[in-house]
Amino acid sequence: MPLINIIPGDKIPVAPMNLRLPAWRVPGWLLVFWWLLRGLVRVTVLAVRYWWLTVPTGLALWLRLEYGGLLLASVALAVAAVCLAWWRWHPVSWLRFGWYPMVARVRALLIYRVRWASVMATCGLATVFGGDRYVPRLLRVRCDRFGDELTVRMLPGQIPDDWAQAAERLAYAFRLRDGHARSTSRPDRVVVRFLRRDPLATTIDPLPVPDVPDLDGLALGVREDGLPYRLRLAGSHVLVAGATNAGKGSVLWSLIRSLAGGIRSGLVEVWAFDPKGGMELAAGAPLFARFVYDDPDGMAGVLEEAVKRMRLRAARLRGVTRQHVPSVEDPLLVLVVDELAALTAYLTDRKVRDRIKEALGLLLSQGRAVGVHVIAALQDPRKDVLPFRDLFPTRIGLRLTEAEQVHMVLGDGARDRGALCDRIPDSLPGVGYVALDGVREPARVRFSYLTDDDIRQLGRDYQRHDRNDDDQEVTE
Ligand SMILES: Nc1ncnc2c1ncn2[C@@H]1O[C@H](COP(=O)(O)OP(=O)(O)OP(=O)(O)O)[C@@H](O)[C@H]1O
Repeated sequence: MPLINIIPGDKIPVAPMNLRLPAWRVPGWLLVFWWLLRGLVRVTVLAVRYWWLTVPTGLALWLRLEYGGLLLASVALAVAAVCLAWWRWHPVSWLRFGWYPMVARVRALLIYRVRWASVMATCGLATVFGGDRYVPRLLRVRCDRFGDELTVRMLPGQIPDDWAQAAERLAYAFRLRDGHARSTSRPDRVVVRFLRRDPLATTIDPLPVPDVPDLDGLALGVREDGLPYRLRLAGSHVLVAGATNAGKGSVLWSLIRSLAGGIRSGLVEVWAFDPKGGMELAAGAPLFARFVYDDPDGMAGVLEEAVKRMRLRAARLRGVTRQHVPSVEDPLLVLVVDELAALTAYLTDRKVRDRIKEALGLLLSQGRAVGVHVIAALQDPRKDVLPFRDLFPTRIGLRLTEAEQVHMVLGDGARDRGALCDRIPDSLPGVGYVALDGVREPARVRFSYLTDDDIRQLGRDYQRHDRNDDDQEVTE
């Protein structure tokens, strides 16, 4: 076997070498000396690797032997007091630089390293080459409040998707419940995150409303890593898919709330369509320039009006700019549709349905550059229900009933990369998977939740700048 064929993983010999070598006469003392030397080197390597165990133990032993147990107890007490004081004085830095690094080392040693080779083999991540078994190398373990993050050097031939598929099995093998894998900037590495506690288990309160909405990053909720989830609306349309009670309303309301500053100042105009009788969106009616519900013919008319507005704007901007910039005279137009399938699939009046489909098709294909955006919620993402799915660049998958629906909403392979929308429990409404800019793997997020009172308050605080009760157009 040529020497250059080397796998950069940990080599686990399958069986002791079974070779017949020519007989050599080795003196007994030389053998003993060799074994001792090897043992000494191994112990030294281990002592250096686990210095955080050996140094304090060595110090404790030395203190005990040199100065007696009383001094040892006093030093231990002093160390404990320093840690306690640090925790009381600045808990954040204590947790970050003191406690969690310590927990990480202990968990790495007692949980991950001890079972690593066997878990890799049973989860199908080890390989055999030239008669030897190789397992990926565990490089680092980091812990935080919610889970453990393992940086691993993959074996040649593995990609982060292999780890994403095995992540749940790995989590269970280490006696945890939830695991995801993500790629890193280095192509030979993958980061596997195991959750001990779900950071998205609690409801997210409504987020602060910026005076001027940042269309490149509207804050709508929280990601698993604790950072805010920001959605880019500029140049996009948004599709939200989720089963009944998955929390589609919370996504729509989080979005409307993030735009509320612009609604009040006139930079943003929201037209709301609520085919389910106005139940979902009615509480925020003062925010909407148009609010249509129940009447399909009326909705078709308003959508056609939006098309007209879009075409006029496109004609005006042609040759002037390639991207519309919202202003009070020419505001961003956001069409919010709750339950899109009620307009595109379940309507019995074919003529009206065709008008709606035509208008929606035009808005979705031509609206982005001229500042006309569609935000639509949907329960059933099947192709025959929504023919325009591919025209939504931004898609959000909340709880879905079947695994195939994940591919329909988030695209092929999204589920293999970790978007387990069909596994989101009923107890976590408002939790879903989204794609993040520049990140291959979908991220799990939770959207903020607005109660009816919050929505009414939002309507009072941020009602349209030009609104008086007479001019609001409501179509029933
Ligand atoms: N982000 C959230 N955080 C916490 N609880 C939520 C969240 N979103 C929704 N809920 C809870 O789930 C319930 C259902 O939410 P919502 O009406 O938004 O679901 P939906 O997907 O729109 O359902 P449907 O399709 O039946 O209209 C809400 O009454 C609320 O109690």
